[in-house]
Amino acid sequence: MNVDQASTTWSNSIKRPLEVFTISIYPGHLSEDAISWPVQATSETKAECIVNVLVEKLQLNRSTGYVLAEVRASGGEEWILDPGECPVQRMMLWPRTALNSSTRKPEKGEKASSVQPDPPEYRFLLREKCTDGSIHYKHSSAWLQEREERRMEERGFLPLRANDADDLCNLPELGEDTILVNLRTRFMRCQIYTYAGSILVAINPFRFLPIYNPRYVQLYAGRRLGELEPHIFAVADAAYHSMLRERSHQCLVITGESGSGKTQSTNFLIHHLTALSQRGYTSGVERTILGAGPVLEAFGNAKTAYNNNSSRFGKFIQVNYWDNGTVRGAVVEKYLLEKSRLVSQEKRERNYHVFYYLLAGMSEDEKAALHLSHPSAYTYLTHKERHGHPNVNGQDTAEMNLGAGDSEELKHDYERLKLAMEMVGFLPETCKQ
Ligand SMILES: Nc1ncnc2c1ncn2[C@@H]1O[C@H](COP(=O)(O)OP(=O)(O)OP(=O)(O)O)[C@@H](O)[C@H]1O
Repeated sequence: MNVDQASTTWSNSIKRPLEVFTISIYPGHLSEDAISWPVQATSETKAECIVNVLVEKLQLNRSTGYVLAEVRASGGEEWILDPGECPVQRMMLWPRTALNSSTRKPEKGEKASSVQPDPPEYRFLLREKCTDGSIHYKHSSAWLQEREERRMEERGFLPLRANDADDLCNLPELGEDTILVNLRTRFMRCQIYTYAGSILVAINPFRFLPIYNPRYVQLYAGRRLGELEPHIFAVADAAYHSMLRERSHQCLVITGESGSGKTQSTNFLIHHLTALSQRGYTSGVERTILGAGPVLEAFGNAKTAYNNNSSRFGKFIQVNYWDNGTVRGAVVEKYLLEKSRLVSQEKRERNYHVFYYLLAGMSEDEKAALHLSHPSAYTYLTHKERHGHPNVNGQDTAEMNLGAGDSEELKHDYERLKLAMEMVGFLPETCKQ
């Protein structure tokens, strides 16, 4: 069987009816009765349909326009969905844990309002559209409160906090001790960003902070660096406006040790850079960059001792703009892939994700169609010790250095990869299901 035959058999053998998901939608202040409402949808149900169902369910004013907003990872940045977009397709790009918590069905006899008392990090919101087409945001955040407190301090209404300079250059004494104490004090108050002149120091919080949503995009738009609390959006904004003002290229360098948050910071920067010119709406460019992420990750990321999803290559991302400041496109160049990982990995580390997607994520039918064999047949994945002896854990999943629950996650990640490949045009429509 040649490759074409194999891929046809593969796509034919995996066609199945569309799966029905229950998505929880958070109506916020639009409904006082429920924190979230479950809505059934397939991968082809459009955002417009879901909005109509909710307007009906919540008996909302039909003369007002409504839209769905998607809140994504680490910080709650929001993207407004076009009416024709399919929320389930976007949801499939979420991590598996987020998917489980957002699609849980209410138990028998359980009220919709009692499902998910705490909104998860990834979710869909129902938003009201104002008559001028802008979106009505209404939520308070602890971080804004923090800013208010700071203003009060500056005006002398509250005592000044010791060891707190939002720019390290303003520390009365500059030394390793004072810098670390200052960064730690701020970090303990969830202020993960601190300036050192025009450099931004970011400390990975390893948890959700609600400081990346559109309120913050708006808050930092057009403000001078240092005018507000340090933030990655402020740096992106300064670069964007310098580009427009000076008509010259701008460059942002992100550096840090493995697991420090470089990839995450890059995503926030791109989010802000595209949001500035797209006014918060999902754009083709944002969708393509978003779709390219899982594909690049599959082939260039691996589990290491420091980071379960470590990028083992360098990335140069170029965002191009038209003269009027709207995004024209983006180019991603990759370099310095850690090639040695293909043939040998340290203990408790893995080869590139894509191999595990194929062997642990694919169904038996798909594996048979692609002539994939048992993991033990692949020396580069079986994590033999340097001298060729099998690792102490023995067979099967341990052979591939997989832990409990990893197989489920890999199945999800494999589906996510297929969807992302389709989004960026690598996969024919027939391989979708
Ligand atoms: N600002 C943030 N808010 C919340 N969580 C974050 C933030 N930055 C990073 N993280 C968490 O830290 C993890 C590691 O971050 P990331 O993958 O960006 O590190 P990295 O520096 O790119 O690592 P590597 O060099 O190994 O690729 C992420 O999966 C995410 O969970």
